Amino acid sequence: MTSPADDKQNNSAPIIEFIDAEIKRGSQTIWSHGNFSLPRGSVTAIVGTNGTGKTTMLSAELGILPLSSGKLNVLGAPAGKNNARIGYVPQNYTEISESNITVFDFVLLGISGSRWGFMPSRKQDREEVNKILEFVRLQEHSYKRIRELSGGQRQRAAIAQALVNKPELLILDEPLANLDISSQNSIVELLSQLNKKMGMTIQVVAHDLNILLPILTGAVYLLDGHPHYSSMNNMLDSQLLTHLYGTKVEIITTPQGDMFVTHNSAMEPSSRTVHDEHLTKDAAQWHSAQQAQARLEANHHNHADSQESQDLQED
Ligand SMILES: Nc1ncnc2c1ncn2[C@@H]1O[C@H](COP(=O)(O)OP(=O)(O)OP(=O)(O)O)[C@@H](O)[C@H]1O
Repeated sequence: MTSPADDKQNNSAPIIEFIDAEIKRGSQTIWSHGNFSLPRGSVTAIVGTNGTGKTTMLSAELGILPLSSGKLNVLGAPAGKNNARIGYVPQNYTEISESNITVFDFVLLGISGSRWGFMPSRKQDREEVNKILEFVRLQEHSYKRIRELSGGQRQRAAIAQALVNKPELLILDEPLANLDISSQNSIVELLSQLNKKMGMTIQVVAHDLNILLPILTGAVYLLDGHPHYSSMNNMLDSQLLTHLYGTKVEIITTPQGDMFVTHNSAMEPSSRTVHDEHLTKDAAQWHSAQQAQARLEANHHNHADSQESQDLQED
């Protein structure tokens, strides 16, 4: 039994913690120097251009891919130990999964699929599946085949499957890809309810931030071979986003206070995609060189300041 004090302490502990984390695939360093943590109850986007290692990051969090150095704790233990408390929705999952199965059985697999051997489903499990199907508004499609659903409905079925074990952390890999705006909105509304009503922490890989902006509390951005965490206010910086996406990005605020991230191709900088063309190793070196330069300049300023105060004292 944990005491209320323990619970309070656990609740304030970060849900995910990267400590000087680095990951390789084969001999290729995908990203390194990951030092950040995500608070419990947050909704975080993972952003970065293609191939920067967003899916790799999720695999590391699930303990599927080990770090090459550093540490990664998830729900207070090394990655992989607490997977039963995590709901995971992989990229294009319902496309690659068995589409002949009924929606009900597909969601039930989220429970029975994690048990050893064949077991008939239990009444409490079937009741739980019905509850979740109602929550994701698929109850009237329960006995349809997955292949008979629209893309948006399939994505909701995949989310339902990830929810049946009542996870504390829900991780989704590009759940909005290839969906029309109305289906995207219904997924975002679902995530908002899970976060606000059930206190679930959510991490979502996304290419387009706009639709998620109303619910995001922060973002992990993969830039120049390093993952960084930023609160949403700091993330919405046109210079940072232009550098991140390798194309001119602007932030627009409407008179009502709504924010939009826009891409203006007419204002494309000549350096477009320059970072995408670098190997991760080169980008990391470039980033380190920038940091070293910034440190040199800071030292120079400090030195100049102390020289100035020494001169003043001598005067
Ligand atoms: N199974 C694998 N074996 C070796 N390298 C891989 C494997 N899967 C991905 N990679 C490499 O790891 C790097 C990161 O891939 P990852 O899929 O994590 O990127 P991503 O940011 O999720 O990309 P996207 O936005 O295109 O989905 C890429 O350079 C990719 O080529």
